[in-house]
Amino acid sequence: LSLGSYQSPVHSFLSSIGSPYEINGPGAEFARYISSGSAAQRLPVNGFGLSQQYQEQEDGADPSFSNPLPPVQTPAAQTCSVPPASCPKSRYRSIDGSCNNLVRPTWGTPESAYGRLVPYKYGDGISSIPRAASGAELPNAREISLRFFQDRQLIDPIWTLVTMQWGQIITHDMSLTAGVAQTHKDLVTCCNDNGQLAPNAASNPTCAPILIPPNDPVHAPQRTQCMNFVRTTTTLARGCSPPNVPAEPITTVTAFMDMSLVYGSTVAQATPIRAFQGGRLLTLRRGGREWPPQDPNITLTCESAQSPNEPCYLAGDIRVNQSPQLAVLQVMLMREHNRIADILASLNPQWNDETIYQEARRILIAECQKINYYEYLPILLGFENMVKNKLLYPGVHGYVNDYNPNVDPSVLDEHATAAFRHFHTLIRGFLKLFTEVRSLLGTIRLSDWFNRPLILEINTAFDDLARGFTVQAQDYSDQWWDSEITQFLFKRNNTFGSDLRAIDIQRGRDHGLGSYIATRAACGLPVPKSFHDLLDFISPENVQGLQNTYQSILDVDLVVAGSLERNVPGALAGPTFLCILTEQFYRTRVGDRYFFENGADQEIAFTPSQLDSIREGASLARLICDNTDGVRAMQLNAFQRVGNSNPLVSCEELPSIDLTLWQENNYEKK
Ligand code: HEM
Ligand SMILES: [Ca+2]
Repeated sequence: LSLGSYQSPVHSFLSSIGSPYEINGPGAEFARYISSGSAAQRLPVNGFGLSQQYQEQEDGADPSFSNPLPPVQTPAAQTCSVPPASCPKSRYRSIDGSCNNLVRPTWGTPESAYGRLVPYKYGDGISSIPRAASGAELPNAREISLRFFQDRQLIDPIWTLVTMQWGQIITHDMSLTAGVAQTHKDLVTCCNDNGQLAPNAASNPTCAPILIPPNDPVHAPQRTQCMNFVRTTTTLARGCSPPNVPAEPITTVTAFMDMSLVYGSTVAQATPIRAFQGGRLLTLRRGGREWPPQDPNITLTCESAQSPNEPCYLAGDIRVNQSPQLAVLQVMLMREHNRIADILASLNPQWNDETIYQEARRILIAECQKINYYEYLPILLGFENMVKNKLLYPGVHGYVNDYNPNVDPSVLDEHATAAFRHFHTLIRGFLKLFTEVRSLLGTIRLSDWFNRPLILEINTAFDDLARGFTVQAQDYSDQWWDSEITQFLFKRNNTFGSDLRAIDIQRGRDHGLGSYIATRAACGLPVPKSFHDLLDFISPENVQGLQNTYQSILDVDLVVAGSLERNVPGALAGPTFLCILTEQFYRTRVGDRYFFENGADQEIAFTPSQLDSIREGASLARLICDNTDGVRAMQLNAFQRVGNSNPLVSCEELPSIDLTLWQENNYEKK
């Protein structure tokens, strides 16, 4: 399959989401226009930068579009990542993603700016926290969290908790805010452990502590003043963008779906976790099992550990220890690399360490890309939506040559800081452990086990947790958030902890995200002019709540209103977030020269039979089976709860990749 031309997904995205909605606001005319078949091709969406950069290639684009939006002021293209001197031709991805794009070798590399759909919205136009249109402060982030994102336990009727957990894996593959600890204590104290403002909080430009409102039922009685919040490092702070253009927040991992969380995003991270023998990643053997090497910085990284001898893992991503089930998946991915490496080594005794490492890495990345695009993302984005927007190709054999060097694979700030964080709603606060016959063995509380992977190595907990997240349902994608993350996040030895929803809201402002309505405009969705117009996607109670919270419709945060939209049928997000997610995963796919289905460059491509074997054999169920001891049965689709259409089967019955296709003699025959 060769794709000569393509279009930005947002074009057809709009036609795919237009129909399920009863549009009743003043945007109705516009909405009908955008949802009506071929008219969608003529959408005025090229004003916001989405299709703009692809335009040269666009087939049959109508040059007479009318564009109701002002042109984007593209921020300075400077980043802090340094272009390599040259790009040697390579069969393998570089560790830092450089030279994936041969013309723009820093695209997708660590230490570069997040991408953007909507222009920056800062208080001073350059970097300060935005204010309301009136000039007043925006409503307090914690107050918004308390008002809209309370704890109600409504569970997902179809999808298991590993759906949530795999999402965090993808997140960690794609972005990490610079200068923010994310899982452990920040190095900068804007608000101390006792919840009191640091003396220099107001004068320190990296501080934006979240203040506790007087009516906070949890924190006010404790006399807590604030929650720590350290601003993301920007191009401006690093001195690599001019002082008169908007500061661009920096991300520090490769944007590509390249399992950088397993291998590292820099050579400095990749080296200490390699065994340099047999192509393997370094492991420590305990209890007859292989575990990741020990992080030498245990007191910082695993701050809840009660002894320096407790396990604290070192992997490609610093967030590896953050929660038990995240660590379970990280360990499985590490073991999977080594499992593949061992098989390749026995098939190809002539290969050296480097070749085995790179070939195993390439296969693991392909497996995960297959799981992501064909098993996982359809749950969130909707299968039809993905097909329509060319994010996946059902039933395809052979190559999909859709690589487009004009597409920037950077992770959009609207994606990382707003849309994908919406899925924090899927988190469950209590994790269940199950025996092989799927009887409940126990339950652990998330906040007791943040940053303390010790739990994985107690008796059979690793396997029990792995069964647990394939039996337990994930939380439903709605506005209700588990209090383990809104009251007890990283509580350490304190009574209460931080609030992830308040942090998400504050982070959106820290990054100067465009407003909710500006983002809707960018997506070509109807642009609300009053609170009443929000009723097209948001319930009357929530619209009323927004009106009570914000002075003006212009002030409404993307992070907040995006999460209050009703889900698009068949997907787990509302129209605005779905637009962002669809655009992101389109870019992540077609902007990756090494995407597993790409066959344009034979030096890089899998052979057609290898590719088909990956398509048939890679699944999350298989990954779990192959990298646990005691899990002997798994449902075909591990993301879905067991049922008639998704029975539990013995691991041997699950399809697997035929690695003999990588025996060099076979291999050269193609
Ligand atoms: C136990 C589960 C999880 C916990 C405790 C957690 C916690 C966190 C924390 C503390 C941050 C950094 C907040 C900040 O300072 O701005 C973060 C960022 C983020 N989270 Fe989660 N998270 C979890 C699961 C997930 C899931 C399931 C998803 C999506 C499917 C997700 C998506 C994101 C994204 C996109 C970011 C921003 C990444 C970046 O660009 O730095 N998280 N999360
Ligand atoms: Ca990556």
